[in-house]
Order: sequence, then C-alpha cells, then structure tokens
Amino acid sequence: MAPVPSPFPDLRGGVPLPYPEGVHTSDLPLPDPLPLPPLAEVVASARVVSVPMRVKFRGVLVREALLVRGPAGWGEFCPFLEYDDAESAPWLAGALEAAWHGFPAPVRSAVPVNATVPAVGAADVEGVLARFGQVGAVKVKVAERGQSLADDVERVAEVRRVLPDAGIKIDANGGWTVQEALEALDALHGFGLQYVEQPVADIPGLRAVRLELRRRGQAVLVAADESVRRQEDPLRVAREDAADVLVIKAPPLGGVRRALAIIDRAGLPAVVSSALDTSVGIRAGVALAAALPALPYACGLATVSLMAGDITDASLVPERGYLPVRDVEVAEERLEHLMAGEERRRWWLDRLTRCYRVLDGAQPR
Ligand SMILES: O=C(O)CCC(=O)C1=CC=C[C@@H](O)[C@@H]1C(=O)O
Ligand SMILES: [Mg+2]
Repeated sequence: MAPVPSPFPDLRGGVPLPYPEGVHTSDLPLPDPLPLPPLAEVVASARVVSVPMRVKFRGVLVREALLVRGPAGWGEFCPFLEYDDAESAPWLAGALEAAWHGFPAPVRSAVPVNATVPAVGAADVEGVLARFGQVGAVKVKVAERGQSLADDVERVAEVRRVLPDAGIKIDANGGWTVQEALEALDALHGFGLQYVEQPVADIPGLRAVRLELRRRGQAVLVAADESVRRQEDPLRVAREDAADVLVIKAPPLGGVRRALAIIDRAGLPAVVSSALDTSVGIRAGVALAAALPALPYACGLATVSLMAGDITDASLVPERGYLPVRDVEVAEERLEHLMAGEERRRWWLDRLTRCYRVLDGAQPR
C-alpha cells in the first residue's frame, strides 16, 4: 500500500503557520450554556463502563466512563478520576450536548489523526505503531517520570526509523523545567519535530521556552494542552503569547460548541485530541475537528486503538490515517460486557449528580 501523505507536508519540521502574530483573543463573550435536560432523565439513561487499556497510558490501565443517552444519541462523561467537581462539570456539559443537542455541521468528511506512542521502551514502539495502521503523523510521549532523556531520544528515533516520512510531535505533559525542555529539544532537534506539546507545566514557562526557541532559531513550535484544559481562563495562553498551537479536548471546555468558540477567540491553530474515551467520546472530538474552519495538524483522536474494548461493533479507529465523520452505534451486549461493578457505578452516578448541580447553578435565569 502507498504511504498516506501527511495532509500538510510543508509543516514537517514545525514551520510556523501563516497565522498573523498577535491577532487573537477577541472580546466576544462565550456563548451561553445549552439548556439542561431533567436530571432524572439523564440518570435513567446512564451506563457505566470500565474498559481495559492495551498499554498503560498516563498511569491508567483501566479507563472508566459514564455514558448517557438522549434524543440526539449517546454522550460520554469521563473526567479523569483526580478531577474535582468544578473541573469535571464542563465534561458533563459536553456529554449532554452530544446526547441532547447533537453537533454543529461538519465542514469536512474525514479527520486526519496521529498515532499515539505512550512512554514505552524503544523495542515496543513498532508494535504500538502497528495498532494504528498507516498514519501520516505520530505523537510520542516524553518526559515520563522515572525515565531519562536518553529513553525519549531512543523512542523518537525508533518512530522515525519505522515511519521515515511521518510528522512527529512530542508531548511532555508539563514534565520538564524550562532548562530541561530546551536541552531535550536540542537533543531531539535532528528528528524534525512539528511541535512540542506542554513541555513545561505553567504558562510563563511555556512562553519562556517559546521565546528561547525562537531566539535560537529552532523551528519547533510550542503547543499548549494542560494550560488550556486545566485553566479557569482557557484563553490566557493565547493572550500571553505562550503557545503557537492549542491542543483541545472538547469535554473539559464544555463541549463542541464552546470549544469552537474558544478556539475562534484564541485565534491560534488547534489540534483536537482525545480524552482517552470510548468511540462515543471520540465522536465528539471528531465533530469538533470536522467543524473547525482550519485543521492544519493530524488530531490525537486515534486512541481507541490503545484500548482493549469498546462499546460499538464499529469503533472509530483510523482508516489510512483518517477517522470518518460518522455517528457511532452503541451495542447493548458490549455495554453489558464492559459494565462496571456496582460500587463504581454508584460512584459515577454520585459524581454525575454533583456535576449536574454545578451546571444547574451556572444556567442563565
Ligand atoms: O493526543 C493524542 O495523540 C492522544 C491523546 C493524549 O495524548 C492524551 C489523552 C488523554 C490524556 C492526556 O494525558 C493525553 C495528553 O496529554 O494529550
Ligand atoms: Mg497532552
């Protein structure tokens, strides 16, 4: 089979996009939250699943999610376990949007996606990549606690060996200091990285890395993930010129419509990424990516390939580097098979109820 060409081959090596510098953050208010369906209806539709991972990812071996069903289809509520209710409530807004309101109209029929390589040893890279089939881009996890820069270099080198023409980005999940990030990017320079995602934990640090890379004439771009996802003000990173690219997960921003509005106001190129969800949650990410006016990079939405189960017979997994824009049919027998235990079910229903109250309190009256 012929290799899938990168949708934007000229971006290999991180050439900055033609987005005008400093043209961002309009003062337009974000749209009002969507009306909430009655809580009893939401709870009655809820199903809790527990899905094993094929490879450990961000310390997770089993991913839990609560699925809800409304008139528009299914929605997924799966904030990470350590998130508190205030941080988790927008995830519920996203699930309710999917199930009760549906998604905005797409402007494309398929979305380019990257393979995602967790912080595995170099010897395991080829096996992980094989799960994604042909892809034009790969995201590689780096800066894992307990590992060294040499481990990262070996992992990235192995990706480059297996896929000589792929765009490569790396994700440090804020694991480096500014100094460590600059050293690591020096060491990884020869691989032609598109961008480095969240090299350091905070916004001033991101800005410092970005400015120093420019001063040194290194073309790699800086992308923000946690600095958008876990901020009270998701626009701050753009306002402070701390990143070239935004990595956006729809659920923590309150769903597809609100994420679209935030990206529009930020005025920066966006990459849509998964929250390690089942195909139901991935469908929302695909809806966001499909509705964006510009989609210059492959999206991190192929993560169902890292999971050992799903709630549908037709998972949203890449076909020659793309996910199709289509709905997901949930299979009852798969829900049964992946059903979480009673204690976890109760835990998730309690969390759902508390988050619903947070959203209800924020509704325009
Ligand atoms: O972006 C991708 O390629 C896959 C998704 C991904 O990397 C993530 C999904 C869920 C949790 C995150 O820690 C992680 C990320 O940091 O982007
Ligand atoms: Mg990330």
